[in-house]
Amino acid sequence: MDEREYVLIRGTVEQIVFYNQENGYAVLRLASEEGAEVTATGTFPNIGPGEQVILTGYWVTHPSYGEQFATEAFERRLPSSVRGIAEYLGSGLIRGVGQRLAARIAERFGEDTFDVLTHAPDRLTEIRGITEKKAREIGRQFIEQSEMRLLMDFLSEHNLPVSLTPLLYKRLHDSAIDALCENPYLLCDPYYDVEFRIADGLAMELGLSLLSDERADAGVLYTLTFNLDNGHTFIPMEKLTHTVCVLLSDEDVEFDEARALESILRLSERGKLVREQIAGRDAVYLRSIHDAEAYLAEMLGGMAERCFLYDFDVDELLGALMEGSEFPYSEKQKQAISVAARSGLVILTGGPGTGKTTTVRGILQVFEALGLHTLLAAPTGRAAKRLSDLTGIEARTIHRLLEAGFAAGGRTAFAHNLTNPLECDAVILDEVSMVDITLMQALVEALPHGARLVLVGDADQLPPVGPGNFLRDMIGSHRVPTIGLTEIFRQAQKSDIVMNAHAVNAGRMPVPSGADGDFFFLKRSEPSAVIETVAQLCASRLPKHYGFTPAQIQVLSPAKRQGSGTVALNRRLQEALNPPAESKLEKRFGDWIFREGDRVMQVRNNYDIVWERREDEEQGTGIFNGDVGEILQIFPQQECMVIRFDDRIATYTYDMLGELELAYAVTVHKSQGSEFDAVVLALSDGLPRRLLTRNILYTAITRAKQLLVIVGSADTVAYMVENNQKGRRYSALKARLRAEPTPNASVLG
Ligand SMILES: Nc1ncnc2c1ncn2[C@@H]1O[C@H](COP(=O)(O)OP(=O)(O)OP(=O)(O)O)[C@@H](O)[C@H]1O
Repeated sequence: MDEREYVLIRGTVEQIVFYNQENGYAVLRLASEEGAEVTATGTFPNIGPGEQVILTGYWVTHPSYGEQFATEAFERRLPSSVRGIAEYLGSGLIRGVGQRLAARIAERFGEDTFDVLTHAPDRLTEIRGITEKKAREIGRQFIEQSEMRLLMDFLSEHNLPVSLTPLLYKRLHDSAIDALCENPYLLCDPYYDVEFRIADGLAMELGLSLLSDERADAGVLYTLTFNLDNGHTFIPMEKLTHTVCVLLSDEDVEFDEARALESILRLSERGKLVREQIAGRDAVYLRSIHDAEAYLAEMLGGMAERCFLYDFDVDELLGALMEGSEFPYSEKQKQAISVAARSGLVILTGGPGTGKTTTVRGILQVFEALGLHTLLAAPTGRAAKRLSDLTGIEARTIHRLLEAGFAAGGRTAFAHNLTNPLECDAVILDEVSMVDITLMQALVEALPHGARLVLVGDADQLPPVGPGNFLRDMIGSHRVPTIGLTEIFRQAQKSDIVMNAHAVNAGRMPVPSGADGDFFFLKRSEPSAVIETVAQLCASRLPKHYGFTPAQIQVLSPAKRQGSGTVALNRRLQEALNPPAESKLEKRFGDWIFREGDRVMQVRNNYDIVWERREDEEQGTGIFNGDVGEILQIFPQQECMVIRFDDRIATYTYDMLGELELAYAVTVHKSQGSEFDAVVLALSDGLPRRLLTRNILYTAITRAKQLLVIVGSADTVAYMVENNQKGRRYSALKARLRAEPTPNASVLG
């Protein structure tokens, strides 16, 4: 039985002691109407000093902080006294309005201040120093804040994460609340990254029917969208109807397969889904994914068949170039260069040390001799940097090459596309194993007619995080000229990292090096022992014995939360490598503390973040998923921090911190496409089995350039070597490429 005594407190917010940007949780100091000072805790989205509140809750005694008021619900009113208004406006709510200016505004307009800000911001020019432009900007920001407040109140009233506010507001502006009431399932759009049950909870609170068509349609779309992250481009019909029924049924509602089928047909009719018999399946696709897959099959099938003829002896040209190389190319390498010179599309694949990069250099030389303007690209910033370093030619990420940005409504748009193609004759794309079909579609769309494409990658690396199995499907189709490099060159054979990577890939246990080798294995099994050893390695042993700086070392783990996962590792590594210090400011955000000097990673694509390069004063936008940086400075007053990503400097306001994670340790998945001088791989007991696979181990090993240390249990390593499960992906690119002519060619036009 609940014995709490609920009471009501009226008062004015005096101070925000603590505020969590992510979920709106706050600790407030309040002056109650009775004149008492009260500490209140609870969820108070966007609360500011000076606001008048009515709290409903109960008293608790906190072991260290004493008596506090735990708030369960609250109402608020904007302050009405001049002092309250000044405090509220000057609390950092509006950029460019500090405490002094706020006080002058409040004195001038008194209790009409908010009315003036909303309806007649031009009147602010009556205050000396405020220009017309500034007045309008203050008014605009105030209205935006007020609308966001309403939206936050709505979200918290319905127990939805208040962190959705900026995303919803960006897309829907002041119509967000109406739109949510009409269709709560709009939250299932991947842009909001919200679980279905959260949208469902809102629908129930709003009293909408659980058997509505909107709910059924949202359930189908959600299931297909959710499965893109499992790599599936489609779901077979029988599987989809079953999954949707499980998602939409509970003890009160039985959702049957006939309804699911009805919804699928309805959505197909509306053009949101495509149902197609393909690869021996009754496949259901999201429209955009279907179109990406079909487009790639058609375009790349065509490019693979395109031959370039020359009115001179191309073999002579190749021969002359190859003779000039520092060592004789192998037969396979020569073949790759020759095919690249003659074909519209070629795939170059192979494990570490098999000479891919050397071959790319050869291809570049040939393209140059043929007068082709060639662009180099890779899926991640680090992979692009590595390609630039190895070829001496600037390589860009696919996003930068295509000039990615946000279109209206927060969707990704590329400045280079079908109507505005890239200016080039050829593109060489590295680390293709990481590229999903939607990004690949964007790249192929931006190729000018007749351009050649060279795809380079290692098909045994982890498949992309997004949908499809592009590289494997392309190779497996046998429709694209593919050169598989298998010979490990002598230079590379000296490395135990390279040799063990190949051993693991072939299903053999890796063999640790002798004293002066590059591949070590420290046996520990308990997560705590693994984490402790990793911390020692990073903080002292590797710097002392090998001269690595902590910045050259990257810790990897297959998992985030379990065993020696990245969450526990990051906590310990932060403590060891960047402990609290008086000289270092820090900012708590959710469960994390971000401190000056910390290594952090951006964990979603953000095309809006502005960065600048100090050396050439170039400015640009976009920090992308997987970019790693260092916190240079935290500015508590301005509520922001400055972060350096390689040579780019960006400012993050506190509300963007949800896009960052500590990156002393990252998952193997996130490390794809990056290489590090030294890698420490944590493999304790207790990691989830589905993450203990051969290609995760292989991918992790191949991230290391000079040194790899596995800290873990022999059993875990053996299990990973044995477990060659690749996790099946539903994808029909291979089937489409094999079929001749390409199905749906007419659909694509
Ligand atoms: N034909 C060749 N003869 C002798 N050595 C070669 C030849 N081709 C490449 N190498 C050498 O083999 C090593 C690996 O080559 P390269 O870096 O091109 O391979 P890679 O497949 O790109 O490897 P990784 O993916 O590990 O970078 C290099 O030291 C390179 O100089």
